[in-house]
Amino acid sequence: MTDRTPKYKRILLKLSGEALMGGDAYGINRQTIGEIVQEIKAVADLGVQIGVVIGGGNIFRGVAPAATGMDRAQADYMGMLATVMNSLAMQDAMRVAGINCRVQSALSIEQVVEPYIRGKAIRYLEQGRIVIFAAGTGNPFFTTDTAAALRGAEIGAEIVLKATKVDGIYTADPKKDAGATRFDRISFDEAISRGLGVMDATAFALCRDQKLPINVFSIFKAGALQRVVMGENEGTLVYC
Ligand SMILES: Nc1ncnc2c1ncn2[C@@H]1O[C@H](COP(=O)(O)OP(=O)(O)OP(=O)(O)O)[C@@H](O)[C@H]1O
Ligand SMILES: O=c1ccn([C@@H]2O[C@H](COP(=O)(O)O)[C@@H](O)[C@H]2O)c(=O)[nH]1
Repeated sequence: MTDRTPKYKRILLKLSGEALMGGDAYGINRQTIGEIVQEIKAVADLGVQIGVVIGGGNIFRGVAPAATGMDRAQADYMGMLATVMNSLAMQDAMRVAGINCRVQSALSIEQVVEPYIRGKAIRYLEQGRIVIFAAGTGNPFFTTDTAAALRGAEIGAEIVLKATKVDGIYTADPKKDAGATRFDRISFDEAISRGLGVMDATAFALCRDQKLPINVFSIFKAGALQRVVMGENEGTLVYC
């Protein structure tokens, strides 16, 4: 009989905001978000506790061309608000799929989402609810990758799973360099020293310091999330 015991009991899933666009040029594609939710549901059904951080690149980034000339901190707050919109969209898609989900925000928007309270988030996870951490770290000049590392460490996740548009970490950006090759595994030190652009150095460094491994994989590859959670070789593992 096949062993269906997941390798990880608690994970932090970082979802690329841009992945929510599907084939669109901007925003949230309802069918795509529904498909992503089904991938998450398959893992939740295994009893895995799931914290989620969603990026905002499908709506706004503080460093995007659209923010040129803006005060950087102001633009970054707009980016954080974009992640709140994505989080609300994801919560609603989860509701449709019958998943019990809570959103907690690092910025106070009390009429819309509850504030981030670590103990409460952990309690929700223990109760089998998915918790979406919105508004990144709540601070400008950071990214949602760093928020994923931070929340992952705070909730005691065993791994950060970075679900993105590419199927792992390459020697160079595979969207720009057709000759780039993929790593099965790479150490934090090597990922940082090579300056690999798939994730920012702050996120890599925080995970390294907290001995929190990262697995980068494609959210568009059916079953990939579940394979990572089962401990199978999928995407790229970043290890200490
Ligand atoms: N060495 C590399 N290996 C893999 N991907 C890379 C590399 N360098 C740059 N990239 C790019 O990094 C992107 C992954 O980052 P992702 O889109 O998840 O970014 P993000 O800023 O976290 O997203 P968002 O803002 O949309 O949430 C890939 O789409 C890929 O093109
Ligand atoms: O802690 C954070 C997280 C995010 N931001 C801003 O939001 C956008 C979108 O996040 P991505 O990680 O790029 O998807 C980001 O460009 C920042 O402008 C932030 O300021 N602090």
